[in-house]
Amino acid sequence: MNSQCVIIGIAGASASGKSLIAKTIYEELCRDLGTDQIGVIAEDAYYKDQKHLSMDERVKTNYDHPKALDHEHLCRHLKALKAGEAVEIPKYSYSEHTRMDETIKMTPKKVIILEGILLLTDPKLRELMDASVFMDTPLDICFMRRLKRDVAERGRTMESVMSQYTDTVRPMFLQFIDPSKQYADIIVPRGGKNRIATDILKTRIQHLLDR
Ligand SMILES: Nc1ncnc2c1ncn2[C@@H]1O[C@H](COP(=O)(O)OP(=O)(O)O)[C@@H](O)[C@H]1O
Ligand SMILES: O=c1ccn([C@@H]2O[C@H](COP(=O)(O)O)[C@@H](O)[C@H]2O)c(=O)[nH]1
Repeated sequence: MNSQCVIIGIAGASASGKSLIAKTIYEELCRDLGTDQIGVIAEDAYYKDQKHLSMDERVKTNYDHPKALDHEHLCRHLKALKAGEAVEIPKYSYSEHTRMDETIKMTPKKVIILEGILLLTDPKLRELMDASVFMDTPLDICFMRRLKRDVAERGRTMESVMSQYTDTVRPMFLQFIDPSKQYADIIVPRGGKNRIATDILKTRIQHLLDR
């Protein structure tokens, strides 16, 4: 069976507002389509399993380099969902820096919103997307938001957020993420609360569903 499944990819820097815009579109479309028909998948769920590494080693991983992610696994899941099959999405722990034992079942959907920093760097993922978005929030704003969020929600200290940002997050953004903006269909300035961009994306999704 080849079910209708529209996939929208949202990329951009860490803390640029990808999750927020994905959540807003999800909640607003649920009202029209029903909660069963739309799903959000975070690329972060597909960070490679690191249970075989010690905590000291896990902390040293460069989480902003494409090789930290298992895009093959993500591609297989997207293809299965498009083919009308359910998948078991991995659960990732930011505090443990590894995959958790449990998974979350996702049934096939009419719309999947995919969000993650490195999505547009991968041609295999781009090929599966019906439309792509890049959140073009200035990096200083992203840094301030990440600092606040990671200390409040991801079990980090201010010092660890600052050193990780300097050592890997910022350099990898410049090397991989920012250049992938060229592949986006829509570039969204300011962040996850951009109302007009949200409305344009919702309209585009409706249009793709009506094909
Ligand atoms: N336009 C905005 N104004 C204020 N805070 C925002 C805005 N967009 C996002 N945030 C906040 O910034 C943090 C990072 O946003 P998030 O959507 O999690 O980013 P990402 O998914 O890109 O890492 C969150 O705490 C979020 O609530
Ligand atoms: O174990 C981990 C895994 C990821 N990270 C950081 O997360 C961000 C991506 O998530 P966003 O929600 O887009 O911010 C990435 O920049 C990694 O540095 C981590 O610190 N530890």
